[in-house]
Amino acid sequence: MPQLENVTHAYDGRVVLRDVSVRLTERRIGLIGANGSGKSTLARTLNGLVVPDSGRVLVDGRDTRKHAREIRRRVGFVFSDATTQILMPTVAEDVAIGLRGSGLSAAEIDARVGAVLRRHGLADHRDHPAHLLSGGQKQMLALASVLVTEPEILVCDEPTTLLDLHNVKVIEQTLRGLPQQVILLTHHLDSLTGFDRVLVMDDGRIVFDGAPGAAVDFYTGLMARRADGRGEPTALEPGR
Ligand SMILES: Nc1ncnc2c1ncn2[C@@H]1O[C@H](COP(=O)(O)OP(=O)(O)OP(=O)(O)O)[C@@H](O)[C@H]1O
Repeated sequence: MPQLENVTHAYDGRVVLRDVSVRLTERRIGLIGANGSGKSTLARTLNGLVVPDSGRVLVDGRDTRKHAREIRRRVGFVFSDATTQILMPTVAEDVAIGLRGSGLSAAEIDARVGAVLRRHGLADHRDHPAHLLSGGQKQMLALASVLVTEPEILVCDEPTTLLDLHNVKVIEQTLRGLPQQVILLTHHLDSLTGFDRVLVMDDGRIVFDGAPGAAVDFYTGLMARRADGRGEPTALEPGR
């Protein structure tokens, strides 16, 4: 279970996370907010990609400052641009690279890779050049390459942003069916249907925390008020 305690972070003196404290206990958690509100930075603190300037991030009680390697094994991360995550020439090799150094034998790696490719509809593309896959298949490959390492928690930073509607649905369905805890950052608000909890971020703070419908209403209201130049809430509003 990830937990942020009084986390503040700045890039080049510009504060992008402001004293954020939250315990992420639910199985399906969404994180929404305007561009630049701090979602990706918060997400990156969860596996130690970003170490906060102050405060701490714990995953199952372990501080990301002190246990970075172990936490990276537990917390898988998927980005929006799958192309940047392709590291190897073929689909199977790309999935297998995550298991390098795992101590598994070549046969075990082969079996795990085969299983994950079958599960995610990529078995027929096993030996194909990864860069020739469609956008949707590349995103599925990125997901498979993380899932093969069997993380306990999956953080997905806008995994459907570059996809067409069909592939958005395919990725949504895949995420819904995973046994892992999923923390999903998205601008596709429909993707959050059925989620247990949705956080809304604004200017480095969590400004709403509640059920998906209420969170989406809050967020769309906030954006409408902003477009109108009307006042904005800055404090956490109770969502449940
Ligand atoms: N590595 C970095 N160096 C400097 N500034 C950064 C860095 N990463 C993010 N920022 C800045 O921090 C602010 C918050 O960015 P962040 O990516 O966390 O927001 P976000 O809510 O995920 O945005 P988006 O929806 O556009 O992805 C932005 O103004 C961004 O430009």
